[in-house]
Amino acid sequence: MKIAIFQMDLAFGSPEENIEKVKRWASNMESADVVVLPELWTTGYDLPNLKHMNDHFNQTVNVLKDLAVKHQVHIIGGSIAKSHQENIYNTMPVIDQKGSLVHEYSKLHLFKLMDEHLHLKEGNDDPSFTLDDIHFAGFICYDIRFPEWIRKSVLNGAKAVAVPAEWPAPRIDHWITLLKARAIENQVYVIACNRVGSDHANEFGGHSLIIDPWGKIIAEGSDQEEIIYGEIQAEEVEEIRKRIPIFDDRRVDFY
Ligand SMILES: O=C(O)CCC(=O)C(=O)O
Repeated sequence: MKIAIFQMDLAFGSPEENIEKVKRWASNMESADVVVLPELWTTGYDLPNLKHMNDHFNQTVNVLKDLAVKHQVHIIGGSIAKSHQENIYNTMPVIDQKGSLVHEYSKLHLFKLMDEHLHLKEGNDDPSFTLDDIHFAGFICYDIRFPEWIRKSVLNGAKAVAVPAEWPAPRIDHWITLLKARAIENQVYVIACNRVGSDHANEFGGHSLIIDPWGKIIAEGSDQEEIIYGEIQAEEVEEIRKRIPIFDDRRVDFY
């Protein structure tokens, strides 16, 4: 499965501009089976204005559905603000190459350091979905600091973990270390898309990553805009799990 990570800079509070960029990049990319976008890629962290964007999620998902069909690609659509019953969620849509919305996951852990709890509601979704027979789990940014949440989805069968993010540059070493650890401890692929550029409060660090189940970095972004390509093979997960059988060796009577 060929992956293309769109490591974009985002125009703050300007969905039209960001959507146009995604359309442009999709037209220019090399062939891929799956495109991965960053967290809140249509708006950036323009959190106070999200409440005025009622149908924004559905409208943007419709654009992604058209793109998926046009380019015959699955899209792990980063995340997009979604209004639902007086609340706003930070929600990842997954669209398959036939243009169907096959999954939604709203960020479970809100990041107080960036005021998410003041504007957003935490989700309560199952992170699992399947693309081309590969069992994925999707998490959003701060979620990766909660290894037990990721382990739970791996115990439920996930072989690859997708992580859209807006991770600030000053903690980029945490980003790389945590993602490598999640790959090694769970023996899964990690596919992580971080934005670049800055807004009034933060500079974002890029370094999007594709990491194999042994913890080896297959592809890594710089701190500039680019598409990062890499390939994952589900059989590799079983291979690594045979070599060091941590899932057989767990002491479930103790933890
Ligand atoms: O955990 C971190 O250091 C960054 C998290 C973050 O930026 C986010 O969840 O949006």
